[in-house]
Amino acid sequence: MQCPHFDAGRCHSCTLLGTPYATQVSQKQRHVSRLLEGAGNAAAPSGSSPGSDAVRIDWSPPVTGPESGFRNKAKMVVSGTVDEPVLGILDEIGQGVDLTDCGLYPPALQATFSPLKGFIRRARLEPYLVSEPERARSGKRRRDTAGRGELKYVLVTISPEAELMVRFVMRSTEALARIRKHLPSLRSALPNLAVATVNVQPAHAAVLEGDREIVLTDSEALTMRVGGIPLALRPQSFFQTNTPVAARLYRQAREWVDDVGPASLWDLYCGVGGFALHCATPGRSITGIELSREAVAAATATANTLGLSDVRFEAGDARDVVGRLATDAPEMVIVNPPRRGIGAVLARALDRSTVGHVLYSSCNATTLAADLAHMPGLRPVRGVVLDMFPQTQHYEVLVLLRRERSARHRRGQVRAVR
Ligand SMILES: C[S@@+](CC[C@H](N)C(=O)[O-])C[C@H]1O[C@@H](n2cnc3c(N)ncnc32)[C@H](O)[C@@H]1O
Repeated sequence: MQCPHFDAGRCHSCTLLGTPYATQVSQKQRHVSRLLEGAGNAAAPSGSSPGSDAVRIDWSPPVTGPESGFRNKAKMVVSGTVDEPVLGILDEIGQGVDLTDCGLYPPALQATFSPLKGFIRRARLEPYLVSEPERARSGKRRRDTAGRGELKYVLVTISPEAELMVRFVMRSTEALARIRKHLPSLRSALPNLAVATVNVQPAHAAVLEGDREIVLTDSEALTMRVGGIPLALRPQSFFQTNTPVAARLYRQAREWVDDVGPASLWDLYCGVGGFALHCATPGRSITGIELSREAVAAATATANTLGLSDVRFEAGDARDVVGRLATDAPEMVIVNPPRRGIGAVLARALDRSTVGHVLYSSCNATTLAADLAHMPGLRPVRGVVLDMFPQTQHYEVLVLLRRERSARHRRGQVRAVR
């Protein structure tokens, strides 16, 4: 992939742009293999021969999707002026860099930016000024305009059916009436607009969005149809960045869960229910747990639409299931935490529990490896790298952990050699 912004040093997001794509993927595979199998070897008793207690994961070939045009969401910082808005990023001196032609966005997402700029002009949405670039460059003191303006970000999500969710992140509600007044013109310019909102983020800080969301359309959820399942995405909920690769992720999870065949399954950090809803089958009771009430409401609505009475979702902290794991553990657990991982407390509770299998989907192999070190009784047996983020060092990895029959024995051995 070629990128004029990368070549000119204006944007540094795609750190692997110069690396051939096949090399990127094999580097990611090597990275996770070393982290997980290396960690396993380190925990194994010294002198053990490969294939005895050393971790050997059966890796499926890496899953890849399109090398460009794969991002389903654009997070555009708004800078410039109300008559000439710039959508993109800010450089190191606070100057706007226009990224509306960024090759990570599919053409249908790129095509929204020009109509959105027109809307910003018509509704007179003054870009928020974080700092004053010229002053920073010249060193001159001038009237302090930093912190002025209203529009901070425009967030655009596109569904597989090319429907759109557009969110205007504003400093206050000052422009709300103008946005409502001009919304019909945005609908005309973007006929696939399904959800439009204003998010209020008053803090002068590098925070993407605030708690308050004002929905301007009848619909408050974008339908992200993945694997035939109409996942409902509400404004503040998480969604996997790369829809085709997310579809492969959920399908792979479903296959491995079916191979195990649990009658009871928990989906921790379930978001809008991607894993849980894909794994639903008659006779399997599934509970999804997620911090975001919005996401839980959306997941519940989808389960109801699909008539899945054995799939339920609860709002709560996944780390609070530790007590339930001791008394009422399911046969299998899926975890898909944020980059920080599940942490030592939940990992140890899973390790001590009677859960037979854990399916861990991670976007950060380093924290995955740290979590696995707290679960010596659950051995990683299968894995697959899914290249959710081409051109960057990031990737998703799905690992199936199976309870070791000789776990206590193995732990004893590890302790004995320390
Ligand atoms: C990587 S996303 C995964 C979402 C979902 N599994 C999916 O496939 O879209 C992580 C999710 O964990 C949620 N989350 C973060 N901390 C949490 C916690 N302590 N307990 C439960 N959910 C949490 C976030 O709101 C987010 O939806």
